[in-house]
Amino acid sequence: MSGTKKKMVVTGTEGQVARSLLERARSIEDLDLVALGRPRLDLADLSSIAKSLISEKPDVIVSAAAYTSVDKAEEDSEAAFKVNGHAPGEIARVAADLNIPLVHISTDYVFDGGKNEAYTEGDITAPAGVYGHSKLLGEQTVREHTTNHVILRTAWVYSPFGKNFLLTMLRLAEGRDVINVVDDQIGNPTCALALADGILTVARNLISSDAPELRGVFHAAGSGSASWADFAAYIFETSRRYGGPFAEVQRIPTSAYPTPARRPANSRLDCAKLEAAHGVLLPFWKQCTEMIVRRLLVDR
Ligand SMILES: NC(=O)C1=CN([C@@H]2O[C@H](COP(=O)(O)OP(=O)(O)OC[C@H]3O[C@@H](n4cnc5c(N)ncnc54)[C@H](OP(=O)(O)O)[C@@H]3O)[C@@H](O)[C@H]2O)C=CC1
Ligand SMILES: Cc1cn([C@H]2C[C@H](O)[C@@H](COP(=O)(O)OP(=O)(O)O[C@H]3O[C@@H](C)C(=O)[C@@H](O)[C@H]3O)O2)c(=O)[nH]c1=O
Ligand SMILES: [Mg+2]
Repeated sequence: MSGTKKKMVVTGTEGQVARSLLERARSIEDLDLVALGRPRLDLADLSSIAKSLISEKPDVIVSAAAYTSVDKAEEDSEAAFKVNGHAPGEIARVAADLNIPLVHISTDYVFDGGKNEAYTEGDITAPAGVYGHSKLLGEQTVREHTTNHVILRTAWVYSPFGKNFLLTMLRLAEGRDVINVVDDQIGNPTCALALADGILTVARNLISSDAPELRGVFHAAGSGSASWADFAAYIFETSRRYGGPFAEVQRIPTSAYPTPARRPANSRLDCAKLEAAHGVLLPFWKQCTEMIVRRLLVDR
């Protein structure tokens, strides 16, 4: 990125990805990052979107805020579709009007999980639940409004911030010796801080170049795959090593852990396209898990 300082706006202020971007962007001198959330920007109020975004005069927008409660979305589908489906279209319309690129964050839950290998960007989407459906609509409304976009599908995001599986496991382990965790859903645990580095690279690439091959949908998840039980077991292995809470993981099938939303059995993402086009490859999940657990327990 050359010339003057650029300004990035990310939607949401307290989200894992927004907070990770804020942390990572601090060390980038030619980039200012502003996080825009409620009440100024409320994705459930489409009329608040253009006003608040335009007033920031951004050079690039990262659309990270979303309705992320997968189970709650099943009974609250109107809100989920508005926030995850229609609001991204409005953000994309603004980006098109301002003639700036948009990086929109989507999810592995757009897939039904029936494939035996990792999903590529060209694979057919067929969400299993309302959250996935609403996020898929968001991909479509983004595409409808601007070609100058990157849709980044990520997965199983964890970080030291907010609500996520890693923090839930550490909390549960404070009060239990054994925790039941499903072992027949596999995916790619993704560290939000590493994802933030990837988003920053992608955004800078889009600002610097009009090349069409940099645009479109890309998968962006941590390297290596795991079941939720594998992930939990490694969280506890690491936490125990650093003197933190740990529990024994009892591996169970999904049928023994009923939830309102069905989740994909396999949602592994093939991320080769992102590496080829943008030079972004996210680190191995175990390496990042260890880094986050260490940060929570040792470096605080
Ligand atoms: N978490 C995960 O495991 C995964 C997430 N994703 C996608 O990645 C993106 C980032 O996720 P993550 O950072 O984990 O999300 P979080 O759940 O940590 O944060 C969601 C953010 O969205 C904001 N938000 C929710 N509703 C509204 C609204 N009506 N108006 C404005 N802001 C709103 C929240 O605001 P507030 O702080 O005020 O509540 C919060 O800042 C999302 O698009 C998500 O769909 C994809 C795959 C996996
Ligand atoms: C807390 C807990 C969960 N589980 C199971 C339930 C579920 O199948 C799986 C993960 O549970 P969670 O509710 O933490 O995760 P979930 O809400 O499904 O996470 C998803 O969030 C959205 C936003 C995404 O986009 C996805 O990529 C994915 O990260 O683990 C257990 O087996 N034991 C437990 O004690
Ligand atoms: Mg966020």
